[in-house]
Amino acid sequence: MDPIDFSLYLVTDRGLLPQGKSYLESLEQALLGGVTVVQIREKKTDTAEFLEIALQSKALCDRYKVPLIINDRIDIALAVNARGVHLGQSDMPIDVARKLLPKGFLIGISCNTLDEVRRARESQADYVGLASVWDTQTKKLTNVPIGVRGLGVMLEALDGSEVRAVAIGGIKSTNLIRLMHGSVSATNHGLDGVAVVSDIVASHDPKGAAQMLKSIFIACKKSTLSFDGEPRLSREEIIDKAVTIMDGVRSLNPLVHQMTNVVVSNQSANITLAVGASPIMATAPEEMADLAELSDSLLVNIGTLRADSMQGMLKGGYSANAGRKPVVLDPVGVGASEFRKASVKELLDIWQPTVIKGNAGELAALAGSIEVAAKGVDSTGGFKDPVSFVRQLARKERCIVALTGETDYISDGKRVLLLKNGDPLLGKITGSGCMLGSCISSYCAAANTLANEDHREGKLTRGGDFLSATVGAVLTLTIASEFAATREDVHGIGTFLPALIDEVAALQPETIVRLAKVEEAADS
Ligand SMILES: Cc1ncc(COP(=O)(O)OP(=O)(O)O)c(N)n1
Ligand SMILES: Cc1nc(C(=O)O)sc1CCOP(=O)(O)O
Repeated sequence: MDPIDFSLYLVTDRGLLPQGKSYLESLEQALLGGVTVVQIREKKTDTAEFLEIALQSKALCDRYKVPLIINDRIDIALAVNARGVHLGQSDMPIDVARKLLPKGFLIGISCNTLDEVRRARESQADYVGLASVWDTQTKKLTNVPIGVRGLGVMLEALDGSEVRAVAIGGIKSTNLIRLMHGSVSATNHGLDGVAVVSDIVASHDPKGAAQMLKSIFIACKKSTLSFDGEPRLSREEIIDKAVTIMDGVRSLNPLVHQMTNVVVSNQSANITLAVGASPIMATAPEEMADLAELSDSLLVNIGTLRADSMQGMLKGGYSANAGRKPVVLDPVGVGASEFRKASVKELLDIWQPTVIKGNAGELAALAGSIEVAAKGVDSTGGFKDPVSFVRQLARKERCIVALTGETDYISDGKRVLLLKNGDPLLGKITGSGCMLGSCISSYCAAANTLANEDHREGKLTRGGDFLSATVGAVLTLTIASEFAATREDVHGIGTFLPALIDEVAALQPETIVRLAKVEEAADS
């Protein structure tokens, strides 16, 4: 029997059909839109009616050569000669079902935890439905949503097995790119498919909805599973690219949406102006969708986080992802409280960052490492092996990671660059890290706008060179700090800050090329 293509797995729900659309009409349109598997899910229907619907669905799916799976009911699956059955954790155990079903009959099982995935693997399930990724209106959930980052761990548990995996729960065309990026395991294990109910069934245009989901899935499947897609630039080429992006910021004047903390708001807005971008500091959830359209990048800085800021941050990142704008996360003081830790976890379960920047204490807390302690927002030490740490974190979070300190380490998960510019005064003023977040967001905005869109339809952004953008932003702030610190009118931290802002604005690309202290760590 042919292997199943799980790419776009439709799970039906007649209760969600829009007024005036019949079940079979909706199903046929979804099939025309490219659905690759169909599961009939009837929770409140008696046996006779379920059988009738299953027979009609089977005839239609046969016409489109799409396999049919029946939810929960082995008897109905057998009666209509379906390709398989989908079982829940409290349905019939797989080994018992296997004995009742003919050879080659497919058995899928829902899994909400890592243990359930391991048991599904031991029981030789054919596939797992990893559920639920996000909250959903379609069904009352009895388990906590897994979140995008939780999926990677579950997928890793399937490494080396034949068990296929689809994700389900809250998946829509607007969050599918994020799902595909964020769910890939550290071992590069990605999803085989996505199972969707409402985004197709509740649509007036199920064909268009299915086409949209399928094209995103296929594009992402090609682009998310590799760290090797980009050409490898030399150290000199990265610096050249960084200054091209610096020029780009000045000529394009990108709009940089910033949700930052109350301590640094003013200096962050000013440093954004100094690099040549325009800041917009806005936090209300109500305006996030509009701002994602209008602005060229987003900075989320959790410095003075409040419960009521979270809604804006969740919606802001989600809207920026949907609009393919870069998102920079500055997890300020994340290790200081359980509230901050849980909030950053929640943000990263909803949206994909393009860059994460932080000091050693912040990045250790974000990665769940106890190697580096922190005092409030400051680190009280460093990593034994910062190069490996930053590379691993970038691989795990699938984004650029910038670890700041005396030496700044920047990685895309493959290579690690060490940047050694900067005056010690930079570490003495408050908010220099936050200002760097603004600079990185500005440079990423320009890099995204400058990027060639060819073959980029599966990317969360237009595919800009965010490694070079981050390098450029760090060099701009640190080299400017060296000029500011030696000025005659600078006598301490009070006079250093305005001088720094002036020096950033005055810095020339050729000065960066001349003074940049950039090295590359050996490949692991
Ligand atoms: C592909 C897929 N994954 C998970 C589920 C959920 O199944 P289950 O846990 O049996 O819950 P109900 O569907 O019965 O509510 C699914 N149906 N399909
Ligand atoms: C059928 C189902 N099972 C889930 C689980 O968590 O087990 S979530 C779900 C429905 C998913 O619907 P939508 O795509 O509309 O969010």
